[in-house]
Amino acid sequence: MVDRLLIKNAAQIVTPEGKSARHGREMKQLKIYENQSILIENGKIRSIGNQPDWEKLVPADKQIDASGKAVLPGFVDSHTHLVFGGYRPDEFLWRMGGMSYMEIMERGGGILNTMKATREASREELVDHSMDFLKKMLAMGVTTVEAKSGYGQDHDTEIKQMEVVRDLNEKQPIELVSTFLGAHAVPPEYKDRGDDFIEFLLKDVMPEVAEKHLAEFCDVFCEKGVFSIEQSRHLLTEARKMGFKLKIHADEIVSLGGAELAGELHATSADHLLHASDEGIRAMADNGVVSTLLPTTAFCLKEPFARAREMIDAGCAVALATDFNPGSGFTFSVPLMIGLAVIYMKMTAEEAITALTLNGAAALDRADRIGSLEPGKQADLVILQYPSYKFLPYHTGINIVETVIKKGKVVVR
Ligand SMILES: N=CN[C@@H](CCC(=O)O)C(=O)O
Ligand SMILES: [Zn+2]
Repeated sequence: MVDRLLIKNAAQIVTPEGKSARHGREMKQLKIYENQSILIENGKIRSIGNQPDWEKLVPADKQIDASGKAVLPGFVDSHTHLVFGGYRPDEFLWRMGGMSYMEIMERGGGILNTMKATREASREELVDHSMDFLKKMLAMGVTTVEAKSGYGQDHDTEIKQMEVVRDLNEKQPIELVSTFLGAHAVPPEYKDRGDDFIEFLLKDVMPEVAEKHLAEFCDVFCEKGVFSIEQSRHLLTEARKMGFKLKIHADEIVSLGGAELAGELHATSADHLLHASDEGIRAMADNGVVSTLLPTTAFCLKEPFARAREMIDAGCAVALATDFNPGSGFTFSVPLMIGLAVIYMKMTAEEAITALTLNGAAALDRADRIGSLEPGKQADLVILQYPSYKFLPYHTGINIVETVIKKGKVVVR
């Protein structure tokens, strides 16, 4: 039997178009339909338009009147550290008092603090903890979320984190995409032996992750004092041979050359990029690397924002994501992120929407399936309380998503 849903009379249906990332000036090109409807069949978009017989085809209780409202693709949060134990409120306040993120990390706080709490947490605790965040993300229109490991730094805890992601995928509507980030910090067991730690990950953890399909991507915190360019290149090169797609935490604190490395390796995405060099920007644009910008992290760290305008003008495909994590930015607020991108990063409203939908999907290698409203794509979409997408950046920090549909099912109303 065909399962149908009709979203009718939408004031606006707004979407980027295509099955791959939008680069440079293409980012601001949105297709806008006015006063039209979307017919959904078996979880996929069948058609967009106005056909008189659609209302007869779809039972009344499966019709949503969207008059006076705008419809957009579901948002894709392509960079989060969703699964972790414990909290770090003291460190937040130390930072506000002037201590830097790296100083806290060098004193054994930061990622290693969360590592201890994550090692101690039970699977059930991690599931409950993350489930609460996911419900709130869904209410803001997020229908796909990437989730990184990286708070275990030992075999069992890394596997536990990724198994939690797998379990969460079964328990709630948001699709989770798993990334292995074992190389997030050097754990105390390998103090001053970063190379040995990478060999441990390559030999004792990653083959099992690959074999059990626990993660689709491999990521690394490529940063001064964490993992060098050479270590990151080695890890990612070997990861690719095992079948992982590649991501990299690049040029977050200093300009180390992470964006250039992402270009060299044709990584799917390079993320953060607060200090990406001009050469790094060019390397990403030339090699089809999605430049994933995380404005709420820059905001929480009180660092200058990434150079979104220059990146887009240089032809990069920019995505926006929250980087939700317990340290550098405890927020998964999509409204705040859009506000920061448009107010401070010189992105237009249209570019911000593409960055959060189709380009977010491309950062997860899913642009052929999600990220836009087009026939054949999965029916992941949001209905706003207002008639235009322009209300998104205009409402600073306020959630204006009213209805969320995932795979053709209403999951928030
Ligand atoms: N920079 C590295 N990793 C995270 C922060 C992790 C943490 O502080 O717990 C990030 O992307 O910002
Ligand atoms: Zn991150």
